[in-house]
Amino acid sequence: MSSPTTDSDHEAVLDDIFETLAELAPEIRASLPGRRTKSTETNPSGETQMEADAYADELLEEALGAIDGVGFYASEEQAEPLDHGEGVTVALDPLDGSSNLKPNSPMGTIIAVYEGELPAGGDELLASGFVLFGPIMTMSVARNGTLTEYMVENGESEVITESVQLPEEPTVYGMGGRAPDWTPGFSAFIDEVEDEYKLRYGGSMVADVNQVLTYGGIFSYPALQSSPNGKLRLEFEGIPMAYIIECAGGASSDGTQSILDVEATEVHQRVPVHLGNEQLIDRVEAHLVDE
Ligand SMILES: O=P(O)(O)OC[C@H]1O[C@](O)(COP(=O)(O)O)[C@@H](O)[C@@H]1O
Ligand SMILES: [Mg+2]
Ligand SMILES: [Mg+2]
Repeated sequence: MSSPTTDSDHEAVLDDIFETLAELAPEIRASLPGRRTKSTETNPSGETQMEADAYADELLEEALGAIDGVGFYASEEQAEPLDHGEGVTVALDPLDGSSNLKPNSPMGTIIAVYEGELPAGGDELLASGFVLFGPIMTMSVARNGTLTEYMVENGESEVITESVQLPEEPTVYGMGGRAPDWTPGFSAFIDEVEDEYKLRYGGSMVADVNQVLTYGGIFSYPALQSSPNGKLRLEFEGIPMAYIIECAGGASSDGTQSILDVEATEVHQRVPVHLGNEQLIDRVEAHLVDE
């Protein structure tokens, strides 16, 4: 697992960042009911923004940008990182799974903290985490090789599980994209695993990956014939969630290598994503090797 060692200055600003995120989580969740409509804007990836995406982005930029030691605020909703002085770069998916707003299904917020400016690879990642707006509100934080899960119902962080580890035995699988658009290798992999595990796919990466963290298995948003780099964004979804899974004893892949080793060349670069138990990542890579 490649990521820089953090020093005491980094530890202090990381504490501030995750405390701020925990405090803000209830406000983000409370902002959802009145913002379930599509805005007239599209994000830098060309996707229609929900009102809630834009509002969560505003709240997060204001709160995180004000932290001493945060130099840039970047998000999937902002064309370019926004300058907030000197320090680390916070990179966010303010609302992940926003298409789940309408059907009132789980969604969340993803954060990555990079040492330097974007584009940044996994070797510059200091920490990452996500907030999950489910039946209860949780925040999972990956720092110094360890994943910790907190309850953040009242804006306080109360540890639920220290050193979260993927179960040895996989149970669930979930994958994005449409079957006719999958590559032959990925289709062959799905043909295999559908006989072995339970399908769990809910359309929000945060919620679907948390299923894998809880029950063991694999989450994929693969390379598609129509989109060879898949759908998910390297800086805001791929790298932070890959670090989280690898801290929990799992593995990540873009189809050939750990997502933490993918070269970052653009702020909004997309990446194929496979996350989960090591033996399943090995199997999906074996099916994709000739593609
Ligand atoms: O609707 P699809 O094609 O299954 O895509 C679902 C994927 O897209 C996403 O919703 C993209 O994230 P955003 O909602 O932040 O744009 C992921 O959370 C999820 O894994
Ligand atoms: Mg997302
Ligand atoms: Mg989003």
